[in-house]
Amino acid sequence: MSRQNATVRNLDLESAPAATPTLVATPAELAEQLPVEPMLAARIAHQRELIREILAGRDDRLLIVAGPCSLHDRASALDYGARLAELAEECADDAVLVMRAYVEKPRTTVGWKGLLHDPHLDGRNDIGAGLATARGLLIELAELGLPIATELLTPLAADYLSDVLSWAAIGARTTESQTHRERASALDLPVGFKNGTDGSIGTAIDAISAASHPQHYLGTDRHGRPAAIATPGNPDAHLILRGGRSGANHDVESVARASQALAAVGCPERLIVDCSHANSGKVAARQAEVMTELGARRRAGETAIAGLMLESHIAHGKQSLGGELAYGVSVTDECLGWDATAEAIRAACRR
Ligand SMILES: O=C[C@H](O)[C@H](O)COP(=O)(O)O
Ligand SMILES: C=C(OP(=O)(O)O)C(=O)O
Repeated sequence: MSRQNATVRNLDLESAPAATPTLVATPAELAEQLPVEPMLAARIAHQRELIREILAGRDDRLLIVAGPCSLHDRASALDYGARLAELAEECADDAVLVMRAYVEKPRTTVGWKGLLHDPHLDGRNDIGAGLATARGLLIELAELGLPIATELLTPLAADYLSDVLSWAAIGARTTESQTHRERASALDLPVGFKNGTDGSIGTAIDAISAASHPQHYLGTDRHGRPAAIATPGNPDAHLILRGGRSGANHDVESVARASQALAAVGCPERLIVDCSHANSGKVAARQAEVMTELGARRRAGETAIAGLMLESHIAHGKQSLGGELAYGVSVTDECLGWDATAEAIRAACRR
């Protein structure tokens, strides 16, 4: 029997398992249960504006996006937020600190996909509960006074979360996706696109161009109904350098090359450098060295660097899900502990 016939014979469509939908709240329903009150909404609008001013170079402070690789419990997230809010006040003349509050994780293959997908951390993937847990926690963090950042991994998740955010990232694994570019083009907040996992910046620059244009796409409205969405285009899409398979890209030449490539196609030439991921070889302590070096280079006049990102938690390191969890330790990538984080942030934003 030929290989093709064997494959056809094994395709028993009648008994193929079907995907099972479980209905969840619509974005409008969840926003009614967990509203962003008008005073908080006004502060978020102001924080978005501050970030835009930094990206455009009209505010010379350093943008710093710092926080856990992923949020996995309320107590340690709020503890981290309180510490970051205090540091933000201390550094306010030199930097705007934004909390990295990631509730969705892209995976290279499989793994825990974040609080929004699996809020009980037990593989049940109770997404209905996860949406409320994630939105509720982001609101609590925003109420501490911090601008909030997250990765928008599932385009639909943006409908549940975007009103709480001051900044969002599209990750290295999804920057090339048309769907993510379209979703970013609809958002009224600055969105950073990471370079690809292979290190290429071309896909991210294409993404920035696409997101800055008006788009039309098939989506859903606030009530979950299928809708044709027309977007205005996002003028605040920008680049995040995160290194790649061939190594880091935070060195002087890579930053200058990226900035020139952006300028050549009319995209914002100031960018953010992620001190983590392939820019630190995923070694948390190395992030502090990268951040301190980039702070010094900014002081020396490297104007392309608008912001820095750090993966940091209460305690240094990482742990696996499954057993009893240590407090404040990342359950995804290794993070820098709090004391080293505060020291690195102070060193980077010093004038
Ligand atoms: O930032 C986190 C990870 O690098 C990213 O989610 C990929 O993780 P994985 O390669 O462990 O799946
Ligand atoms: C997954 C992340 O980054 P990247 O897309 O650069 O791998 C992240 O910042 O959590």
